[in-house]
Amino acid sequence: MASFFSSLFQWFSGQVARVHPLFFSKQAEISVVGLQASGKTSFVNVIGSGQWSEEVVPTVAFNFRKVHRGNITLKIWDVAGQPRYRSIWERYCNGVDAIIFVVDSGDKEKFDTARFELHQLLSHPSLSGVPLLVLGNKNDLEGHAPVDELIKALQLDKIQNRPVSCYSCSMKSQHNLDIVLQWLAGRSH
Ligand SMILES: Nc1nc2c(ncn2[C@@H]2O[C@H](COP(=O)(O)OP(=O)(O)OP(=O)(O)O)[C@@H](O)[C@H]2O)c(=O)[nH]1
Ligand SMILES: [Mg+2]
Repeated sequence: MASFFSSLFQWFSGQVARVHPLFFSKQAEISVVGLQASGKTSFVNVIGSGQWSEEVVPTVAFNFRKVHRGNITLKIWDVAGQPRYRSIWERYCNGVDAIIFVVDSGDKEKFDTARFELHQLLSHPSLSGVPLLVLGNKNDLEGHAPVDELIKALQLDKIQNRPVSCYSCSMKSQHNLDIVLQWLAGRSH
């Protein structure tokens, strides 16, 4: 009898999934922050439409974009990184399922500023517990910092009370984009 109900349920689930794919859909709201020209908008363009371009206009304030990947909908706040916009990062990170902090791993002179801005952002009590993914972008560039160097430079080991991950990647070559998407899928609900 139990197996009859179990196969009935399986059949029913299959029908619902076929008729209404959105029935099983999940979503995650994420905020993408980091210094200017680190590759935040490129990241959103590449995961949103596979579109890579050398010519991206610097973001003014923010862009909002919905991206569908399989049965997951990502609601993405792509926030501007120029100094005058950094004070608004907190507002866009408040209440999201994950914060993505993008770093240009080829531009080591900016690591100190990136570390300062990241720790400043995470010090807001409103953001405590929000999972963090640091992306060392532009790993196609010669001499880029690998993950262990980035972890050290950004003092990621000092971040407490939240899950922290750090991946090296490239929007240009799309290297490691698959594990970034996997990480995001893990934050969806
Ligand atoms: N070589 C290389 N260049 C990249 C990569 N990702 C982005 N870029 C380039 O870096 C520049 C800045 O990229 P954006 O995506 O506009 O950077 P952003 O972080 O959105 O900048 P703001 O909006 O000003 O905060 C562009 O010229 C991109 O083509 C990458 O993986 N490799
Ligand atoms: Mg941008």
